[in-house]
Amino acid sequence: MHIAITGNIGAGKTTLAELLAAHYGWEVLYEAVDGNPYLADFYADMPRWAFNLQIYFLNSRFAQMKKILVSQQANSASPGSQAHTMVQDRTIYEDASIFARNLYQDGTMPERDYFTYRNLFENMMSMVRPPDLMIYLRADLPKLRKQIQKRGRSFEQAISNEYLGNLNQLYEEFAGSYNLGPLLILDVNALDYANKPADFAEVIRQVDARMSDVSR
Ligand SMILES: Nc1ncnc2c1ncn2[C@@H]1O[C@H](COP(=O)(O)OP(=O)(O)OP(=O)(O)O)[C@@H](O)[C@H]1O
Repeated sequence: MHIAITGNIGAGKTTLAELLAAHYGWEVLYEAVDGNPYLADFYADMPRWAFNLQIYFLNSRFAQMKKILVSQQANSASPGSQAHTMVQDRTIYEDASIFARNLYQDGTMPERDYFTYRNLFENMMSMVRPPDLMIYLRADLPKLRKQIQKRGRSFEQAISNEYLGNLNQLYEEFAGSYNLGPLLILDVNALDYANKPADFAEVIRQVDARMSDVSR
C-alpha cells in the first residue's frame, strides 16, 4: 500500500511518517532536504532558483513514485506474501498544485517556465497512481512558525508569513477538491502526537478506521 502525508512547511509530516512507520512496520520515503543542491539558494533568491528547485523536487518525487509502483507490482505478483507499505513524506501533487503554482501566481516564476514545468508534470502523471490513503495535516500559521523555529534550519527562518499563508490557502483548496482517493484530515493545531501518547493513539484510531475502509 501507499500512504502519503501532505501538509505545509513545518506541519509535522516527517515526524508523523516516522511514528506511523514504527507503529505499523512501514517504510518511510523521505523528502530530499539534506543534499538538496537548490533549497538554501532558493530561499535566498527565489526568482533565480524557483524553476531549478521545482524540477529537482519533481524528479525526486517521480523517482519515489516509480519505487512505489515497482513495490506494488511485486506485491501483486506474489499475493500470499506480506504486503509492503510505504509512507511518503509529501507528494508530487503538492509540488505542482501548491508550490509551483504559488510561485507562478505570485510572479516569482515566469509563465514560460511554469508552462514547461506543467507540461512535464502532466506527462509524468500518466505514469503515476494516487496513494491508497492521503493524510492532510492542517495547521495554522502560528503552529507552522513555531515548528519551523524549533527545527532551526537557518535558511527557513526568513520564510515570510505571506509565503506561508499563500501556501496554506492553496493547501486548503487542494484538500477541499482532492478526489483521487480517500483523504484523512488531521487538525494538528490541537494535536501533539510527537509528545503525547494519547494524541498519537487518537491518530492511530483515525488511521485504522480509514485503512479498514481502504482495504475493504
Ligand atoms: N516543491 C517545492 N517547492 C519549494 N519548496 C519545497 C518544495 N517541496 C519542499 N519544499 C521545501 O523543502 C523543505 C522540506 O523540508 P521537510 O522535508 O523538513 O518538510 P517540511 O515541509 O518542513 O515538513 P514537516 O515539518 O511537515 O516534516 C521545506 O523548506 C519545504 O518548503
